[in-house]
Amino acid sequence: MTYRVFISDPLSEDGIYPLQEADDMEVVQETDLTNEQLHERLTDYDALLVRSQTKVTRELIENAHRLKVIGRAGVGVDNIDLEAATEYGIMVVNAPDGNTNSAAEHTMAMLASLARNIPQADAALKQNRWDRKAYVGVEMKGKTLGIVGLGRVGAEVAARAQGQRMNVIAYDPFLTAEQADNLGIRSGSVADVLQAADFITAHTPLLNETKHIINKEAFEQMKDGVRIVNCARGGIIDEDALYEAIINQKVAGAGLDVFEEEPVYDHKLLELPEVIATPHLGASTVEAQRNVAIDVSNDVVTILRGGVTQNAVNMPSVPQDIMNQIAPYFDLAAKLGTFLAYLEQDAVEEIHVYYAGELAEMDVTPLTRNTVKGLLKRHLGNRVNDVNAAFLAEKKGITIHEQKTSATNGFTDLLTAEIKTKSSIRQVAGTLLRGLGARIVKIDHYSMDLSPQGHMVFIRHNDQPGAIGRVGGLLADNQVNIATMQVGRTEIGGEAIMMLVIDKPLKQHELNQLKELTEVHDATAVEL
Ligand SMILES: NC(=O)C1=CN([C@@H]2O[C@H](COP(=O)(O)OP(=O)(O)OC[C@H]3O[C@@H](n4cnc5c(N)ncnc54)[C@H](O)[C@@H]3O)[C@@H](O)[C@H]2O)C=CC1
Ligand SMILES: O=C(O)CCC(=O)C(=O)O
Repeated sequence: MTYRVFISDPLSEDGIYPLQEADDMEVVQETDLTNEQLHERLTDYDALLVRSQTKVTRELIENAHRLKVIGRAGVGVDNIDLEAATEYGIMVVNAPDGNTNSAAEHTMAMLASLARNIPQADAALKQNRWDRKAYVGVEMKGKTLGIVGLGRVGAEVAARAQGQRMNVIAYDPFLTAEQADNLGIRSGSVADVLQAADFITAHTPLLNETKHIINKEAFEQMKDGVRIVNCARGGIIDEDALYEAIINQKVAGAGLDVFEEEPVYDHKLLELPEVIATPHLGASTVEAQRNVAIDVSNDVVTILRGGVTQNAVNMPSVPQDIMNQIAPYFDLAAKLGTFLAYLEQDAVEEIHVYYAGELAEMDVTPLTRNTVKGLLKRHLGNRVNDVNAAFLAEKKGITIHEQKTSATNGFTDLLTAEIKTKSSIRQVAGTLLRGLGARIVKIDHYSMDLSPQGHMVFIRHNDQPGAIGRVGGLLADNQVNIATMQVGRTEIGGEAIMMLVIDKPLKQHELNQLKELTEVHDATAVEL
């Protein structure tokens, strides 16, 4: 099988070699396409690789019927409609680590340039102005750097600022006092950071909560003469409020690599001498571009070949060692979900997946997702996959519950899937038996021992002499061979079940005949 990969932004030639060297990948790179051209091209590709220029819109995604993965060579995925990608089952991967150093170094360059007016002095000198008085700067040593967002880049900036003998105070919702102590920095609220800092730098993603986090009210809390840097995302700083704060001399300088709308031309901030700016160059180094292209190319190859990656943005990621441990249960989990979809005709309102034994010690999120995928697959077919299973379940009003229990029923591990509808609760449990592989060991409250595969018939009937024979006879009359049969009952003469594995799928009229037998309450054909 050959996978087709389209690259629509300039990516490091060196970095895409994992794709170019792979025998099963056909790579096409065309940049600067119009939206219409990109729409046309993408109908026939399995993967799309972008930097930040290409806007991967819902419309683009809806038309790209073959697309399975979108790779972003960089961190921010705000140029990709994640909701649409998830809805259409397209995995989005980014390269979160490859450009961290470059972004941190760019931030430090901005801070130093702001402190010493280097771009302004350089420009003046090139206009034959030897002006030493106009460009007196400030030292960074002993000043306080306030960092909003102490993730990968923020933390690297903190370490470098300490090298400049700066004091660092940071706010990040995940930063504990203990972590701050270990890093030798102070942690505080956003207000603490704004009030204490001589220099402020933002390193958050652009989210609802971070949009305009540095706004008019924020500027009012800052020290007079503060210098501010944004090498993260345009929109974190309210540009109008920054303009006013510079005009009012509250802010002595701003270093901007990113803007609310990019690219920028004739922006009012760029007319101010206090502002220094670069055209989104934070990640523009040979090293960063090579790193992110390699990372994202490797991930795209892995995903197209059916593997897993840590860098999926629209799917929870699970460490590789845990993934290896739970991998044998993947198929079983999906089969249990599908089995339940056959068992119950009413709309499912809740699905519960219970884990017992050694499984209960692990991160089983992917197994729960696979169970939900199996449940939905019967009715949604290939539209459902690992990426969109939870999303589609939510759309259908199904709530997903994952629980760990100690009830192994004597098995090393037990995986139980249960669905609730308005009128009933149905349950099926499975395990992996050494040497035998996956087994279904319980259906509702009946014990079983069944390999979850092939053509099956699940029958609920009266426990009475002749019932089994009549079912067998009817199938024989229709030339349907029974491979295995298991029966279970709660009490002698009460309700009982038969689970048959047959050699070919049951036709509808054969199923109807089974249902018409007086001893049979209900019969369901199951295809796993
Ligand atoms: N200019 C450029 O070329 C580059 C820009 N970036 C951008 O820099 C930013 C940071 O990147 P990374 O450090 O890799 O991301 P990251 O995900 O490692 O760190 C982001 C941090 O922001 C924190 N955060 C979220 N909401 C917050 C809030 N309301 N207040 C304070 N902190 C909050 C998160 O907890 C997280 O620790 C991203 O926006 C990324 O897109 C990254 C690389 C290059
Ligand atoms: O691809 C680029 O140059 C932009 C990098 C960036 O902004 C990011 O990784 O978030």
